[in-house]
Amino acid sequence: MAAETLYDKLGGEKGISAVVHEFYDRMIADEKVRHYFTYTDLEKLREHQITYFMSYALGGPHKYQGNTLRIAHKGLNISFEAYEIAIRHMNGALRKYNVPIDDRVTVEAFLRAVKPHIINK
Ligand code: HEM
Repeated sequence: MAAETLYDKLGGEKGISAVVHEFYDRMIADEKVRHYFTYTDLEKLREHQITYFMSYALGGPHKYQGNTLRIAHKGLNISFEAYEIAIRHMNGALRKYNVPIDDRVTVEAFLRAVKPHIINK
């Protein structure tokens, strides 16, 4: 049997949508980072995030067609601190949906790997 991807483990499309929604709810509720999203169409962003995470980030079957991470975050000047807050909120969202620690570590490692594409652009 093929190894189960993280995509499957998180519950496929449905599970990942739930986590992404929870993640944005937490980001928007946080006064330290909500200003980054002032001019963003959140519905569109959620859609892109969901397909992004479901495609090459987590090994799912979807094809992501949005901007590259470097371009998507250009001009936002995301700080080191804001980045850490996002990691914390993603972890909280995963915990809410009972994702076990080793899978949360895998997601966090992925988020950290793309950090140079995201901060201070
Ligand atoms: C942790 C890793 C992160 C990943 C994987 C990620 C991923 C993405 C993706 C896939 C998009 C959509 C690109 C598109 O619409 O074509 C996006 C846009 C965006 N991200 Fe991130 N992001 C991350 C961290 C952050 C952080 C830390 C912030 C702010 C605190 C942030 C703020 C934004 C904003 C505001 C947009 C929308 C820009 C616009 O309206 O055009 N992101 N991100």
